[in-house]
Amino acid sequence: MILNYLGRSTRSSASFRRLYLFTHKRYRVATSRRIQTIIDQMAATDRLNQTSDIISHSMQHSDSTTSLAALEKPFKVTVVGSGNWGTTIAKVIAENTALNPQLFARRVDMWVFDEKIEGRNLTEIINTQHENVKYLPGIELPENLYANPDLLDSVRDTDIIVFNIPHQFLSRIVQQLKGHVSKHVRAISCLKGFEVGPKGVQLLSTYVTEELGIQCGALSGANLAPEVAQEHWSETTVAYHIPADFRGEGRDVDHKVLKALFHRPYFHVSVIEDVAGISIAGALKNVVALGCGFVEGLGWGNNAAAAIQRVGLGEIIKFGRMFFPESKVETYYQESAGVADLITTCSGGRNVKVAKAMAKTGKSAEQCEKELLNGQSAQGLITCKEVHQWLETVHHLDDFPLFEAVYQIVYNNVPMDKLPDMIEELDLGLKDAAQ
Ligand SMILES: NC(=O)C1=CN([C@@H]2O[C@H](COP(=O)(O)OP(=O)(O)OC[C@H]3O[C@@H](n4cnc5c(N)ncnc54)[C@H](O)[C@@H]3O)[C@@H](O)[C@H]2O)C=CC1
Ligand SMILES: O=C(CO)COP(=O)(O)O
Repeated sequence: MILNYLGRSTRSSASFRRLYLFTHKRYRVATSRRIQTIIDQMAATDRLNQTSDIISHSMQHSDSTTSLAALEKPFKVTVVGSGNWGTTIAKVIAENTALNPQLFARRVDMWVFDEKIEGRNLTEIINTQHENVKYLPGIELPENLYANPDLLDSVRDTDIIVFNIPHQFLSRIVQQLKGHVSKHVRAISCLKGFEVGPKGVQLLSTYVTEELGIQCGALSGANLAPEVAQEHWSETTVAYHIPADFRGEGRDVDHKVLKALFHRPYFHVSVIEDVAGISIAGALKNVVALGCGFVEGLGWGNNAAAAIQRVGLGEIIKFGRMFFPESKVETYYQESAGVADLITTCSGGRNVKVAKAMAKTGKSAEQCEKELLNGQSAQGLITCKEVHQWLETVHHLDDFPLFEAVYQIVYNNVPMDKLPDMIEELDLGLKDAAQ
């Protein structure tokens, strides 16, 4: 049945989806690697409906060696970063480049901030054991994923850079890349945070574009890395503006190429234009998650956590409308990068974990992060400070009482049980913000 289906490439996406669901369910237990391969090919075939004829052709025949007239050369992809999410996204990408050799170069370089693990370099461990034993233990990585300790070598001749590091390290890395990246390179930022500096509050994608002179979009969603790495189904949002110097289909990155790069049967991608909306939501939900962790750690239960999320969503939308008017309100509730990410992070993310531990033990944020996360980062701790700095500069602290309360708890030891009062005292103006 599956083979018959594969022979008929003109079927609609809808019927493919029904068949895919049926076969995936029915054969899940009994499937061997062969069947899994076929299912992956079917998923690749699904993308045919969303790509141009030429690119579709390449993906349909992803295991053939036929070259394509319009695709000058396959896109080379580099992932900059190898933490919990960095390694997970590199796995997703390497699976897709192996499936689509006409569209993408098979080898994916992943830049690793190298470190010693029991006397061995982490890069060497990844390249021989195909596992990131420190940041993504227990997950087998594709063999075409190459851990590279040399940042400049990792981006040599690359076409697409996927940034995926804790955001506090971005500026240092971007400064090292300056002068080594062609203006035709395209980028996607998977980071969640802001750049706050002399230019005010900036999206990280804007920072990359301004510093490196390359077009940069974003990927953000309800994506706890361990779940994606285990191939449990989730959704995500990719946002990208086609630049003015777009070189044409088959020669440059567009929405179809990005979908082919990130979409997997277990990782469903929606591609939109609203880079600002998904980036703001991704950055600020980490601050809200800290608030959630505090009330959970205090033992106040689900009602309190829901209240924090409600207020938090309002402040996220208000922040977007006030400082990034190009962002769209519907992104916050329609896309995975919006309220879905807020919910998943507040349920099981690292920020909530650290904040809960702060409430339960009375230890500092820094200490809890160090003890619980084994080198990973709770990005809300830095983001709440950056947001405070920015709001203080523009005299808007009073408009964002939850963000400010989280900052005061983390950095000035304000008691957590004061949170409800700190939020209640001020009029949020949510009705205005949502209109
Ligand atoms: N982990 C997750 O579930 C998700 C994370 N994100 C976002 O993705 C971004 C990256 O997060 P993760 O990959 O989880 O990182 P992580 O939190 O696992 O951080 C560890 C990484 O930071 C690197 N690092 C440590 N010191 C460094 C330095 N001085 N310079 C450069 N790198 C250094 C480590 O080598 C390691 O690769 C963050 O902005 C995060 O908010 C987004 C979605 C899901
Ligand atoms: O961004 C995330 C989920 O989408 C991960 O959140 P944490 O960094 O809090 O684990």
